[in-house]
Amino acid sequence: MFSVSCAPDVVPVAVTHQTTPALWPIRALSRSVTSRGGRDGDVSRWGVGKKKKKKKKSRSRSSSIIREAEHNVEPSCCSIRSNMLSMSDFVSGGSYEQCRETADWLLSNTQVRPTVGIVCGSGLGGLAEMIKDPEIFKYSDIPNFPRSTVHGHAGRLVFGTLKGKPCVCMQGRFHLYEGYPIQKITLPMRVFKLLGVETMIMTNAAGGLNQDYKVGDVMIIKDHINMPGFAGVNPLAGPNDDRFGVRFPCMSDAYDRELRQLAHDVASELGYSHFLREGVYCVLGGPSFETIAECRMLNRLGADAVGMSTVHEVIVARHAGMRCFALSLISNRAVMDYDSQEKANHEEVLETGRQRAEQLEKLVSTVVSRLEHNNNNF
Ligand SMILES: O=P(O)(O)O[C@H]1O[C@H](CO)[C@@H](O)[C@H]1O
Ligand SMILES: Nc1nc2[nH]cnc2c(=O)[nH]1
Repeated sequence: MFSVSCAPDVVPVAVTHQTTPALWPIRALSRSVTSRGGRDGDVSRWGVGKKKKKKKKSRSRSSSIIREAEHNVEPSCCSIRSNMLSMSDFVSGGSYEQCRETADWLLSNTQVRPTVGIVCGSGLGGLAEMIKDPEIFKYSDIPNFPRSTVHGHAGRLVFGTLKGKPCVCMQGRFHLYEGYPIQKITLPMRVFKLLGVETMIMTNAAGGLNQDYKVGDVMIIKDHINMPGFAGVNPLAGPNDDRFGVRFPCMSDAYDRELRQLAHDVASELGYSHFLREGVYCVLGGPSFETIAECRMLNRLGADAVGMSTVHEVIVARHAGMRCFALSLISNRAVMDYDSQEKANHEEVLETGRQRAEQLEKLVSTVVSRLEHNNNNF
């Protein structure tokens, strides 16, 4: 049977790899200072006093915050005033100009002209290793790209061919809980569109809410519940740029019906049907896992699996007219029983990914190979 116990060689989560949301404003502040020429930059827009004496005091305070942030240490000051950042610091990312700049930079650094985009979920980065003649870019080297801060997300963009199909693969994605603005999280989708990508394939690790699901099952996402969206947290909020898509995009066809059928056919041929499911994915903000009451509620609302990603990417990709296909690996069972001793944890999530990786990679790569075959139909 499928076992999810942690292997002895599981690497513990490195605390320094993680950026707490609390630290994000400090990093943004650090970037603001750098982009304005460091200590001599114009700090008036952070709301500090205009008088020279006060300015000096604020500057040195800011510098000390930055120094501490750069060393990944909690700042000694207890609060960072929100008025130290402008609105543009919070909503920046995903503008046409930024995406164009990033796409042009990539196009001038690779010969690959991808038509397929892939996003690897937690612990599922092995998919990128299947890419032939890879050309790899670290996120930190790509203009306007955020950085991966989550263990199990390598933070590399891989160009090459998968089963002869030119593709670009995100080996690591961005999540709301990392502290990035939602437009920044989804910036790669718009960049992919500008690169020429037509089909997006997303994978993720998710908790199984459906009581029939087992750890190790793979769920084709047929629909989603955008829980943050209910509170207005939507990557398309803000001015609409018609160059990407319409103001009110339809989401009832978010997950391409033909690609879902193709995946069922491929899974059947590969003998994977016994662990293939199809269901509804619910996104939450994270990073805390769900309480028992929350899991029960989500299950009653019609969600089969719960996670912290994918939906924002799908919304932006659909807005830009790309077809979407998404898979959830059920990495753990959502706890619904107050007597249960089970506890969701990220190591279990990564371990399940390791155990199902080979089959998931085979499923995705075969679907990609058939895209070519079915190209005329799409
Ligand atoms: O959705 P992906 O990126 O696969 O990651 C999932 O796994 C992490 C929790 O273990 C969360 O980030 C959740 O969203
Ligand atoms: N929110 C959430 N995300 C996950 N990612 C992997 N497992 C889970 C889970 O149980 N809950």
